[in-house]
Amino acid sequence: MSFTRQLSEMSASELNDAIDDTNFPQAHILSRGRNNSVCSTSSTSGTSSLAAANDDVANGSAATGQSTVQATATGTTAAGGDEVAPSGPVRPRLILKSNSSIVENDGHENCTFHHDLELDHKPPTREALLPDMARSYRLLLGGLGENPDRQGLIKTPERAAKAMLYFTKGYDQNLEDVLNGAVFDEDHDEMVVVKDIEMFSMCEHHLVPFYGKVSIGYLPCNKILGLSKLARIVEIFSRRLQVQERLTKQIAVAVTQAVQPAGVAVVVEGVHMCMVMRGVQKINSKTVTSTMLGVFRDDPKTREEFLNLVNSK
Ligand SMILES: Nc1nc2c(ncn2[C@@H]2O[C@H](COP(=O)(O)OP(=O)(O)OP(=O)(O)O)[C@@H](O)[C@H]2O)c(=O)[nH]1
Ligand SMILES: [Zn+2]
Repeated sequence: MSFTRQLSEMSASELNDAIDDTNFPQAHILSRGRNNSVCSTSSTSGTSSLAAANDDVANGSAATGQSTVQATATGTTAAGGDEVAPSGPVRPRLILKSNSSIVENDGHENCTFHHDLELDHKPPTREALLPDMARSYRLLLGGLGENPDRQGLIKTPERAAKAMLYFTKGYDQNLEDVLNGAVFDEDHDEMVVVKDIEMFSMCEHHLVPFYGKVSIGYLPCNKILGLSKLARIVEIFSRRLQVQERLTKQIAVAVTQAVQPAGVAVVVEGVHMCMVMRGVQKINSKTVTSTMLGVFRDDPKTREEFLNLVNSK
């Protein structure tokens, strides 16, 4: 079972619990400390990599089905492995600890879609859902009073089913596959920001699109992520039935999972077609959601620097 499945299953409030700032040791809150801050390189049990975190799950070393975020602050490790006193303040590293029970291997361990939705039937792939989906769209056309057999509509049920499959293709993806090993050791502790990543998602309440842009920042702790992977993480979670709040948090938690940085910031700006084309019909309204973890949450200067970068043209 992948950690990504747990993230995508979590409701917004469960994600809130997972990233509750009570999991961060307040005593270690830092100002930016750019020049003399030291990231932990020691390998205490709390500083597991993505693979190690997943191993924890595979080994069943934890059992509650909840994921928590922890920050650890440890000294640097010399080449020989001995702990040495850090020369400056230690920036706490954000660690996600995966606490999940194991599900039995039923042959569908790679089928994120099945796991996400707890389907009764277990299609080998999501494409196997196409005939049922097409039949549903055909019924829908009939329900609208249309003639599904008229020339223009004959292939519409199948086209619509394929389109919906595409809009929700994130169910087929998981973090580990998408990262594809593109996590690099790098002695870099400056802020990394990728902003204005286009996002298209589907409102889970009305099954109509919401779209907008996502900006992600993180403060590395000796590990950096291939830049395109931030945009790919956005795709994993936006290409599902979503609410914007959960999407925002899932992205932040996934970046934490990937590189255990000192902090992660995510801002999502979305236009919800359910508020534009129907309902209150507010065509100019935008919804802005943010998740700030670690130093972005605790240090106003770091947060401000991120927001300035995001808001600059
Ligand atoms: N918090 C949140 N709400 C959303 C999102 N997408 C859609 N919604 C809201 O989901 C709510 C559903 O409310 P309901 O009263 O059950 O449905 P409704 O009658 O269609 O609501 P109206 O849109 O007000 O007409 C609406 O307020 C939507 O605006 C989202 O991403 N986050
Ligand atoms: Zn909606």
